[in-house]
Amino acid sequence: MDILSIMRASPVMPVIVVEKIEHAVPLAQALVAGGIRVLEVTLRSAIALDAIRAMRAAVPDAIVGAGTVTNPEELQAAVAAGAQFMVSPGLTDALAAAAQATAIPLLPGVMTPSDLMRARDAGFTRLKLFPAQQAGGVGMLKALGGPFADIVFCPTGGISVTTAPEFLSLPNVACVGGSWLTPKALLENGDWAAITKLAQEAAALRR
Ligand SMILES: O=C(O)C(=O)C[C@H](O)[C@H](O)COP(=O)(O)O
Repeated sequence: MDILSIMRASPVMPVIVVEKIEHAVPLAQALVAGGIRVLEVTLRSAIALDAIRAMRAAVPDAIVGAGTVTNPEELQAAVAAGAQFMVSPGLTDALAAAAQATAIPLLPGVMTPSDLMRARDAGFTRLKLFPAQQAGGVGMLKALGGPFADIVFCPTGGISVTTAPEFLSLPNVACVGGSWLTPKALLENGDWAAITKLAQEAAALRR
């Protein structure tokens, strides 16, 4: 799947931190049951790669990606674990080259016009705006839409179910990212039904 199709699959891309391997499969099942199929599992925990492997094996309806991919070593490890796409908070020359050497798409992060121009020069026109709220939020995306009308964004960082609709109404936004679908307390309590509810609410947001 190309990165734009992945971005358009759901209005919200959940940014997931899995600390315990036994949470991986029930969490993915809960999100998919709520209508959210695209899952970004960040490489911020020790078991993240195992979580990606487990979700890929047990939840075929999910599209499982790796997040917080910041260098070629992490990118290669994520590909080996079966990640179907990758997300980075930023972009370096080394990461761009590593991504171009694989068939797995990368959604790189940018925060400024110069970041964006460098990413576009490297061949990336589908970008994560990170941290979105702190970078200027909806106003920033409207401003970037003038000179950079060819760029499609997934703003991430500081977005909630309440603020997501305003982002999603912008023509240069395909989806938003956020961690609010997978609160740590719900994972700890194994409250998968509550996570399915959050997913349903997110899946119903209009674009
Ligand atoms: O880990 C990464 O690669 C990131 O880019 C960070 C995440 O995108 C944000 O942590 C999500 O932001 P919140 O929804 O405000 O929690």
